[in-house]
Amino acid sequence: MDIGIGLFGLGTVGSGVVKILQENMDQITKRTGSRLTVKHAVVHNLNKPRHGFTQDFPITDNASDILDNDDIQIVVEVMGTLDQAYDIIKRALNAKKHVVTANKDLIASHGQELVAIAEANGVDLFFEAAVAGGIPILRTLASSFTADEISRVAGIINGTSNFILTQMAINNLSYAEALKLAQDKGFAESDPTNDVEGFDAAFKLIILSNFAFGIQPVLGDLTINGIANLTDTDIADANSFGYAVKLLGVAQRVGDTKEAISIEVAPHLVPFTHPLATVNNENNAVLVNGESVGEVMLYGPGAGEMPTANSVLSDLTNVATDLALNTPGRPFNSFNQDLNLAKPSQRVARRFIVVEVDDTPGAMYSVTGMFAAAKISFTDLKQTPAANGTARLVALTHPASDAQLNVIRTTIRNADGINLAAEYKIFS
Ligand SMILES: NC(=O)C1=CN([C@@H]2O[C@H](COP(=O)(O)OP(=O)(O)OC[C@H]3O[C@@H](n4cnc5c(N)ncnc54)[C@H](OP(=O)(O)O)[C@@H]3O)[C@@H](O)[C@H]2O)C=CC1
Ligand SMILES: N[C@@H](CC=O)C(=O)O
Repeated sequence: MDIGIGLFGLGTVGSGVVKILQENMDQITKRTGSRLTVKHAVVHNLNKPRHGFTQDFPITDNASDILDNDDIQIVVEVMGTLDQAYDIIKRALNAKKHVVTANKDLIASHGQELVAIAEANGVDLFFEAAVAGGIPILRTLASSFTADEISRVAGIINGTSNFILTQMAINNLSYAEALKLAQDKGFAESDPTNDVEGFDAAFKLIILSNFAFGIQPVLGDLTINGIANLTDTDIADANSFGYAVKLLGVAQRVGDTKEAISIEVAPHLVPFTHPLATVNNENNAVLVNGESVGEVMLYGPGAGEMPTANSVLSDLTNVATDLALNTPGRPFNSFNQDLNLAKPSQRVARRFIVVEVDDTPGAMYSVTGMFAAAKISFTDLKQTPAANGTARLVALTHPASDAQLNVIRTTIRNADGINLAAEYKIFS
């Protein structure tokens, strides 16, 4: 069978898709029984030079060249954007074209609606590349955990921020230098704010939560903190206690009967002995905890041209198989549950807390008193002199809830001469 592809976007991911299709054409045809060919591509800037593949298809800046083209059965959207991609995908689905996208912003924001449109039109909508780049996590969650109950899905799901943290730690690059390198290598989003402020990971965690728990959270249901406020001193202090600092997405069942779900993106302290601590550069890793299976970790490149393109190709070959078997239109994930969002009192973890306090006699005593009043106790404590007559108190705590932390935040905010400089959860 001949299957025509219309490609929106010929940047990092789009170029990789074309390269794999061209280089592995015979293998793909042999394995799927279908010949997948790019018939047309749409880009933003027609004058931009394109390298690395043979351009044997027309390129335009007119979406209708793909959407109104009867020779095209599958639309691949790898251009990013929210509103434009939404319009294009909606039009494509309503024109009964199958859609493959890598757009996590779009799927996290409008996935439910687009899935319904795809189902109504009897076409496929796949988006494996939207989460963790080259790691085949979504199809694994959808097909290999159907009989298990997942209690947690967690991990490093933003390649750019992990690359920045690694380069700062290992190669002593500045934050700005490391970010620039991540952009040059094609890992970062067109606006890297989403990468470093945790929103890219949040979009991915929304999709992961949907596949793991069947829920449909929105951005406002998540706690989101990125790496932009992390300081070298915080990282050095964490290291001195035996922890790496990693930006993690964590969605987990909590509460006495595991009835609620907590969804959070934030820098976490990860023990050096934990496998996540050794995940460096643009690599991602996703831990899945299931009641039956225990813990599974999927590790691999979370961003970049060829790994991400491979995930797009995995979706394309799945569409080809559906067409060959005449089974298109089944949703990528058909797990649906109501969302019961965790309360602050149910979100419990050990903490790494940094307090800066005027270095006067009795100051430390009053700080520890504040924590005692919130029933937060310490497992480790370190005091170092800081600038301008202040002292820096770094504490690791026993498990404490977000509700207890809220008490401390308020107490410290209302007190003179004391500042809560940093607070991160410790991952276990
Ligand atoms: N890079 C990565 O590692 C990963 C990216 N993704 C996702 O894949 C998608 C693409 O990312 P990436 O390849 O890095 O992005 P790039 O910025 O490298 O490429 C974007 C492409 O889309 C085209 N484009 C942008 N806006 C429009 C528009 N309005 N109309 C037509 N064409 C447009 C650009 O055209 P032109 O070339 O003319 O500028 C370019 O070819 C994003 O959704 C991203 O989140 C997902 C996983 C990993
Ligand atoms: N910008 C993203 C790209 C992949 O999704 C990242 O850095 O992880």
